[in-house]
Amino acid sequence: MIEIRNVSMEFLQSKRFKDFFYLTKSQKVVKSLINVDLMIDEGDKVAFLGPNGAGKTTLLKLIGGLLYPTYGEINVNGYNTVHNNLRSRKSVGFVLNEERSFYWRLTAVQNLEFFGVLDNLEGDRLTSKVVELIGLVGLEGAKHKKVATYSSGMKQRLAIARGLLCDPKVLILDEPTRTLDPEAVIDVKNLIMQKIHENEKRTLIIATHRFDEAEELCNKVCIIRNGELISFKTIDEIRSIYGSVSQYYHSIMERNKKD
Ligand SMILES: Nc1ncnc2c1ncn2[C@@H]1O[C@H](COP(=O)(O)OP(=O)(O)OP(=O)(O)O)[C@@H](O)[C@H]1O
Repeated sequence: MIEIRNVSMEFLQSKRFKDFFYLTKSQKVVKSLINVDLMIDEGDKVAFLGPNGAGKTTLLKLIGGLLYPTYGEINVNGYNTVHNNLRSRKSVGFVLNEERSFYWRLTAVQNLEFFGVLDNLEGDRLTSKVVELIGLVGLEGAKHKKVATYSSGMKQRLAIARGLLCDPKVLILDEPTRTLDPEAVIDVKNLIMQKIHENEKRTLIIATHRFDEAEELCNKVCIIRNGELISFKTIDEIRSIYGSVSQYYHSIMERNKKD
């Protein structure tokens, strides 16, 4: 269970402007999230949809304990992400859309071993976990190749394997198919559907711009706009009221434009 209670997130951004003859530096407050309230149940598969800059990644990072909220609180499986940060982070696996976070001169196995040690795995447990995950994401044939030689799709598979190293109760994926070609998109989607959905108790949270991804991979959808959570519905409700996720999204965005 993930409880997000009245969460707001503000960033300070430096701003330089020319004031007649002087270059002045000031700071402005960017409100990335405003009073977000949300409950995510164990086993839920939730998609965060919203335009660029809406606050989706910020919310993922707050749930994962990588950022602390400016106001409000978040509890992941009963652990507060600020006061019990280590414990709350232990139950969360993160798949960021950051290919650069791997060591390119190391192989897939070496990368997973390195990150596994950071997750407190060692010895036989680490070795068997790495073998299991390499198999799960279908990288056996390339496991001893340097990551530098990997395609974007293979790196994304490896990123999913890394996110699963600590056997997390909650798996967070930030735009898992953003940089992939159409075939790799299908591959990664299938991987998430077949392998990750197998564990019914695992909660999945995906930030995405793809309606098909939300519809096929998730049972609930949140729409975030300008830092506010403007709608949260189950896929069944969406299908019966709007027909599809795409129609739901456009209808909610249109209604909120008018407000
Ligand atoms: N570290 C930061 N410092 C300052 N501002 C930030 C920081 N991180 C995010 N923001 C700002 O917060 C807002 C929300 O950003 P966020 O990345 O969460 O949006 P997003 O919905 O994930 O966008 P996208 O779909 O483009 O990935 C943006 O205005 C962004 O500039």
